[in-house]
Amino acid sequence: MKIAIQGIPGSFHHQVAINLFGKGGSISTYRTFEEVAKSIYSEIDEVGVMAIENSIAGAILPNYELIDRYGLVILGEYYLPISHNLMVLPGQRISEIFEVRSHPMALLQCKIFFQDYPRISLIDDVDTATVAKRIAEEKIKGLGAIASKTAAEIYQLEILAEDIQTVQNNFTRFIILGKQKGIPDFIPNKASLKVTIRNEKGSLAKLLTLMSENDLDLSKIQSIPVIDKPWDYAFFIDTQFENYHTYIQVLNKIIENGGEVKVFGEYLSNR
Ligand SMILES: O=C(O)C(=O)C[C@]1(C(=O)O)C=C[C@@H](O)C=C1
Repeated sequence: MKIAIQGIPGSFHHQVAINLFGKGGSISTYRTFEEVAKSIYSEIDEVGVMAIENSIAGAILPNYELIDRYGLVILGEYYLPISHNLMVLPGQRISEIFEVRSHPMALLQCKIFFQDYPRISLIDDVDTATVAKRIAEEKIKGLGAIASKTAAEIYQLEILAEDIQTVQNNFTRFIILGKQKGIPDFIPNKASLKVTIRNEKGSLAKLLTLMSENDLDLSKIQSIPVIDKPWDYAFFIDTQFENYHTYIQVLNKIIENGGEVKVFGEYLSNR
């Protein structure tokens, strides 16, 4: 199995790929999420692992757009507990650190910790582990990385502060992407959809009522602009349900009411 991820060994995407596919899978590493999407679209890799939302920092909105634009399919999801650690070249003290680099989502998750260190600038970088690797290889002083304990071990950095995420209970939801829908050997209980409704008074309220009356639990709703129709909105919706048949009926109802539905994926909830 060829698996595409953003980031290098020691990154959280790498951890998820190993947890899901074992050490036997062949992991291709990319710098950006766009490259991951492209590799699945062009069938260079069979599946991709992509972070989509975090319990502290929120949704990674551009990734929804990538799934939509490349017409990819969501095959499943995975929730990973995330622990962030501040790491530096061995021997450095926190008073000697003036810059910390990491993935933007990781920085968002640790913002509160750095309020006590206003001297330290926080700078976006490609992924958590790449910064750790760079500090180790180039022996960079004065710079810290925010990354996992595994990254500190791999790149032999010293951890100055453990678990610096704003709350201890921190999860990132990853999705598993493919080019085509497989033939499922399960009945899905969760779906990711893009729903476009008419820009009329009450249309969103009607959509939500239809879902709730049919026991479709809304686990996520995110409005996104419709690029070719300024000020019209579409919604990315994740919904969980017990009855697949009722879920299909709701989709048909939305279409009967003049809405458009694009199904990104139907899968098993991992929670
Ligand atoms: O930089 C990494 O290690 C990643 O795997 C990326 C990423 C993300 O995209 O959200 C993954 C999980 C954490 O929430 C922080 C960063």
